[in-house]
Amino acid sequence: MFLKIAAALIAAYCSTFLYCITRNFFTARKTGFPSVIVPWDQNHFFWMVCSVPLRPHLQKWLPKPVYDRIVLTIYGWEFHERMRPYEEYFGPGRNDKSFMLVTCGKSEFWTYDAEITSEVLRRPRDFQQVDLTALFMARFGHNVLTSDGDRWARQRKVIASVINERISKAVFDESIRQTDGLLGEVYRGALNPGEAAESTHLFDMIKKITIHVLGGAGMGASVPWDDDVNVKPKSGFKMTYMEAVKTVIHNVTGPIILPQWFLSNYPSFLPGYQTLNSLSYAMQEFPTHTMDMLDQERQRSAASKDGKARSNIMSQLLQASESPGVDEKSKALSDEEMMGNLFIFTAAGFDTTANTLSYAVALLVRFPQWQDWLVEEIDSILMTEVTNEELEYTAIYPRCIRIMAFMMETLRLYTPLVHIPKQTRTPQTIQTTSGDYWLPANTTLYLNNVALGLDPEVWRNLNLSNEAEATEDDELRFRPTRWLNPLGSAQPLFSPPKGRFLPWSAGPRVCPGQKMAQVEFTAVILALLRRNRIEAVPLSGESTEQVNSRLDALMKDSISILTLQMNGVYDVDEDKGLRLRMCKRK
Ligand code: HEM
Repeated sequence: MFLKIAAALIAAYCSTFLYCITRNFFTARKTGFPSVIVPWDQNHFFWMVCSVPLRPHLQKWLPKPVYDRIVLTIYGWEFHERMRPYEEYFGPGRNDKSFMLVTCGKSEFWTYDAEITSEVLRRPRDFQQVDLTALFMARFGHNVLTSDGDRWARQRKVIASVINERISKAVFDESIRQTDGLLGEVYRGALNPGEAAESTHLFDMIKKITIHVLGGAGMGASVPWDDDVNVKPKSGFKMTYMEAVKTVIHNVTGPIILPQWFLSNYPSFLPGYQTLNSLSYAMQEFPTHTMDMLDQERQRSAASKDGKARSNIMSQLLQASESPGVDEKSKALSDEEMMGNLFIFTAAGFDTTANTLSYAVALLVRFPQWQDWLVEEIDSILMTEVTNEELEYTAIYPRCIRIMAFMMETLRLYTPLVHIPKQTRTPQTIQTTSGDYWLPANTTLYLNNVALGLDPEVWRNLNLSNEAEATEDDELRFRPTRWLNPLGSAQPLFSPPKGRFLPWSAGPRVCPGQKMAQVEFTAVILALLRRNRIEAVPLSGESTEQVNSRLDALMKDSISILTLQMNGVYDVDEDKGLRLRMCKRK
């Protein structure tokens, strides 16, 4: 009897899979796009949690044709597989840039077709945020990233008015100040003053710069570099504001979805207790700290003679959402939205910017010739002997063209968000020059940022200074000069055609922090290279070629958690990780 019931349950379970894959197969045929069949449920909770760490093992154990299909259901496959699925599954000469993934789970659509990406991003009401975004990112309240429709439009109006040039200047100044702090800490580790210094913690320090910049320019809570070890929590608190932020952000991709009662009561003898216990305090204290800071900001602005808000995101947000206006109701943010948005600025701006800077540093040491190229520009801009503190944003930032080319090239090959996910709630039609396509309701769309960055139609041999350098795989090379238009062009930097380069997304929901990230990147690279060189320390007996292979392997061994990041560079023991050397160049 028991066996019969078990067999019936298994049969019922399998027939659901069979039903889903058959339904998805016929729906995919109606869309007009080619399809790839993978008889697997990519949305199964267990698979979503385990598949990413298991990926290298599955690659080793499974027969290649099986792995090649199943990998398409593993989060972040785009970075590892690059163009392979597009080249392999649709036959030579087809040039298909989109496909339906037919699985036993939800209907999925993947694309790097520029006409489709720009159409999808142009219509945020038809192609909405995926449910998972709210699950992880709305923990402290709904915000601009997790909302759709009118609620999103209202919040976006406030956010757009807040991130302005005053914020950019504050970001520039804070980034220079924090990078000086980093240099001070690195050189304090030198055996003799003025000599080269080595560290395996440079990447952690970069993260620290990013979080401190968000604290200073974002929340008006400027923290001197060394203060995180000196400052104690306020009375009644277990953590400082910065500690609470760091803890929450560190857990934003996983345990943050656990309910507070579970975090508070997690038994101390079980593994993971330390992490969950400090997350529990951080989850309680982050909103209280933020409310305190908001109150202080309100008092400051009430006391200020000219009524002007200070130059940080919190004060600007407060002013924009609370200033009386004709249209007050539609303009104001609720308290919940204010908290949610203050959180999302940190969550969205931290990992993305920190990882972009970390790849940039790895690329600087992998390709010293590009370091020389950047230094040439920096020296030509900063000819006079001013201190880093005196560097002036408005005079310097617009002239850092090579640094911006360097950032764009870093983002082209190591985009923090490997895809932009959207979903349809009702059936949608997409019109393109090659015909109309139809997508059913409840389809998840993935706009493939990795494939967009490697599309040979756009990037191969772009802006070569010497035609003889042309190669058949130029798009795979790190070559920042591809971003520099020929001398005499109207714009110094290449502007990619619509829908073809989306590290910051595009359309009405384009990242509002783009300029902030660009300014921070520029200031950090400027302050780092102005008087210093960075290089990788060879292991004993290692040749330059071997060091380069090690660096290539490190960047290849990336993993997409919240955003794309190199494995084994953060929080490493002193004898592990990537040892870097800084030396004074003047
Ligand atoms: C290199 C750095 C960054 C990259 C690559 C990046 C990328 C992106 C992308 C792709 C989106 C769209 C996500 C989606 O539609 O699901 C986005 C949205 C957003 N980003 Fe960024 N971002 C960066 C830095 C920042 C910074 C510094 C901030 C603010 C401090 C920020 C705040 C936001 C916000 C609030 C949204 C939601 C916008 C909306 O939905 O209307 N980002 N970002």
